[in-house]
Amino acid sequence: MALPPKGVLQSEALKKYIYETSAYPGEHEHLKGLREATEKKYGTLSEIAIPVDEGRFLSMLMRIMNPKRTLEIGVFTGYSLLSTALALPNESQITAIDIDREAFEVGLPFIQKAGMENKIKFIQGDAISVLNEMLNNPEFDYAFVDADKANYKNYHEQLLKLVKSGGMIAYDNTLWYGFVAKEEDEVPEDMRAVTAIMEFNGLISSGPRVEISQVSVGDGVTLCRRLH
Ligand SMILES: C[S@@+](CC[C@H](N)C(=O)[O-])C[C@H]1O[C@@H](n2cnc3c(N)ncnc32)[C@H](O)[C@@H]1O
Repeated sequence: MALPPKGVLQSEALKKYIYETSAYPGEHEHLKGLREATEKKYGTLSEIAIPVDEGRFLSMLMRIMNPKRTLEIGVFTGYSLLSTALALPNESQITAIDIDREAFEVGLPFIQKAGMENKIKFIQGDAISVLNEMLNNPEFDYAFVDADKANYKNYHEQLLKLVKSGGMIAYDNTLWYGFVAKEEDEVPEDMRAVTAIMEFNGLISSGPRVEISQVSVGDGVTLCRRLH
């Protein structure tokens, strides 16, 4: 599938400027290695990984929050996972779930070289089923969701039971290549997940359970803080 240019920034020149001035410089050597190995193996499909500027944002968020137990749903080769792991203290644990282990294996050597393997528990499986089995252990401080968009509303219900009150859930791709602001007939067939994303954005935009902030980084990240 040929993906359209990803991200909120519709100007390639501005994206290049941001990457070159504040995202690539200082990128951890093993994140860079993981990113390049992903591009080599997956070509343009590698763009499903979070972009470097978003990696820097998630890393900063982790440094501020300092969470002890975190969840990641949708790992692919692990760019977001390694960005998170590198920013967490040694005693922190990330439970990372993906239905596919093959892509994770591509990134694993870089996670190992970075000395982050001990912080990560990878679970291969369908995230809805895996989370269902965890519901009796609701002690996560933070969750990052970057898997099948049609299930975001279902993940939200599960995560409100798994993430502590005051904890944070971050949802990726909530501006879906900018298609959320396009007319229906401008959305290509393979980008129709926009409908699920728009429904989800509407669902979380009000109500007593979460406080949100739509962050215009990468392809759009919505931060949801659990209130009760
Ligand atoms: C956009 S990619 C994740 C990118 C990743 N966060 C990164 O930075 O490289 C989405 C991932 O979600 C996984 N996925 C899709 N549906 C899933 C499901 N129902 N349960 C678990 N993982 C799923 C896919 O296998 C894929 O690796």
